[in-house]
Amino acid sequence: MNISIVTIGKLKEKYLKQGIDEYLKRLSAYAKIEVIELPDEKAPENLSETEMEQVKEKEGERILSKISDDTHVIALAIEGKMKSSEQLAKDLDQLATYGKSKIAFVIGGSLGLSHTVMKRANDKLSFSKMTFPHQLMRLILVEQVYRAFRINRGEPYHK
Ligand SMILES: C[S@@+](CC[C@H](N)C(=O)[O-])C[C@H]1O[C@@H](n2cnc3c(N)ncnc32)[C@H](O)[C@@H]1O
Repeated sequence: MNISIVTIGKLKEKYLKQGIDEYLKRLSAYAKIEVIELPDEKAPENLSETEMEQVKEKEGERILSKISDDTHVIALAIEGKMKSSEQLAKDLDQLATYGKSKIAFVIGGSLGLSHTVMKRANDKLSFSKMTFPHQLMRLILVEQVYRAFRINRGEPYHK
């Protein structure tokens, strides 16, 4: 399985980078995984609704330019569907069974994901109703994807 994590905005915090690198290393035993980090648009506090949409659309174009037509896209969004770790594991297993070998998880920038990206997404995944910063979201995501592979292999994992 080829998994890409397409994100807007730089990973700056060293403590998060260390955690993410650790899970990416562990995950490499189960799948080919790459992180595509794309630049964010400047988004000052005083933007109008229209300007905020424009920022998201520009970032969205960058995201979609990195995703091929045959990729199954899972957009991370607060308003998406909440799942258990076991359900995510099952979903990834089923995608593999149905020959979907390319999966892209997409994490938005400070304003979230554009309508265009949300329309392209095959699934919308929520990790809770709370808002996480995109850098922390990346760490949580790689841990959950790692957990999913461990579950699917029947390998021991802390509950
Ligand atoms: C700082 S958040 C953006 C917040 C923005 N106001 C919104 O409503 O999307 C940055 C990105 O992290 C991801 N994210 C943050 N919290 C999330 C959650 N609870 N579930 C799923 N994704 C989340 C989303 O991809 C979001 O676009």
